[in-house]
Amino acid sequence: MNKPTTGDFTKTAGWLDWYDGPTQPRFQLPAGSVDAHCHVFGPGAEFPYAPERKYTPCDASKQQLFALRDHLGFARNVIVQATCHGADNRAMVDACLASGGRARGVATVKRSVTDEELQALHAAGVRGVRFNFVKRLVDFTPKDELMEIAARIGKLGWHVVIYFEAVDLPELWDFFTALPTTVVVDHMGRPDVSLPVDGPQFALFEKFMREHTNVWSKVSCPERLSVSGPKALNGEQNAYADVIPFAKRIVEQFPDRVLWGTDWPHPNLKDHMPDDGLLVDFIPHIAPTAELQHKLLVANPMRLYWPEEN
Ligand SMILES: O=C(O)c1cc(C(=O)O)oc(=O)c1
Repeated sequence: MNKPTTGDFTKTAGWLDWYDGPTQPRFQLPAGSVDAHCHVFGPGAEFPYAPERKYTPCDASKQQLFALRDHLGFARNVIVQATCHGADNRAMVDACLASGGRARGVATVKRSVTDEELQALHAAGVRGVRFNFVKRLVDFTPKDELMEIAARIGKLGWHVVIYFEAVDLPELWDFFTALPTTVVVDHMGRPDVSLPVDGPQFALFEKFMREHTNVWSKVSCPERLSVSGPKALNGEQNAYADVIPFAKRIVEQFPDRVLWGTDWPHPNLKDHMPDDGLLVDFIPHIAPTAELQHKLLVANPMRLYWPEEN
C-alpha cells in the first residue's frame, strides 16, 4: 500500500495516520467475509472535506481500502460515511461504484434530500443512513428531522446506523426505540469497559438489544474502547483483553444480529494506530466457534447488505 498523503488540507494536530504495512492475519477469515464498518477519506484533492467537519484526516482512498480488503482476506466492504465529509456522500459513493459490486454504503443525508437523490444513492449501493450523536463529531440535528428521514429511507428497505456514547443511551432510548427500521449500533454503543460487564451501564445496552429485535450491533473498535490494551502491534495475539468480555457477550447472546468491521482508517485515535492484521486476529476471541464466526462475518452482513443474494 502507498503511504498516507495529506493533499492540500492540514491534518488535525496530533492526527495518527493509518498503519502502513499491516501483517497477514493468523486467523483465516471465512470465505465471503464482509468488513462491515470502514471508511474512505477523500482524497481531499478530489473529494474535499466538508466545511463543517470537526477533524481533518489524512487521505484514505478507495484503492487503499480495496488493497487492505484483499490483504486481510475480506471479500466485501460496507463503507460508512465519515463525519469529515458531512452529508456530501461523493467519496463513499465513488468507492461503492468502483468496487464492482463488492461494496455497499451507509450515507449521511439531510432532510432536504430529494427522492431522486435517494434513488441515486440506492443505485450506487447505499443501504442505510447514519445518525450520529457523538458530540465531538457532529452538531446536533433535531430528532423530528431524523425521524422524518428514517420514515423515508425505511420505504427503500434501508436501515439506520446509530453512533452514540453509552452514557447517552438513557436520554436517547425513546427516540431509538421509536425508529421504524432495522437499527445498527456502531461499536456496541461505546461502553466504558473499565466498568463491570455485569454492571448497569452494559445491562442497559443488553436490554436495548434484548427487548428490541430490530436492533443489531457492530462488535467493532476494541482499539477505541480498550483501556488496558495490550495494543494490536508487534505481533500481539491477545490485544485489548478488557473489551473481550463485552463483545463476546453480545456475539453469544445475539449471534444473528452482530456485525464486525475494521473501522479502517481509524479516525481520531489518540494513543496508537493498530495493525489491521492483528485486529482481525481479535475476532476469534469474541466469536470463538466457526458457526459464530460465519454468522458475524458472512451470514449477517450478507442478509443486511446483499439480501438479494440470500
Ligand atoms: O470515534 C470516532 O471518532 C469515529 C468517527 C467516525 C466518523 O468521523 O465518521 O466514525 C467512526 O466510526 C468513529
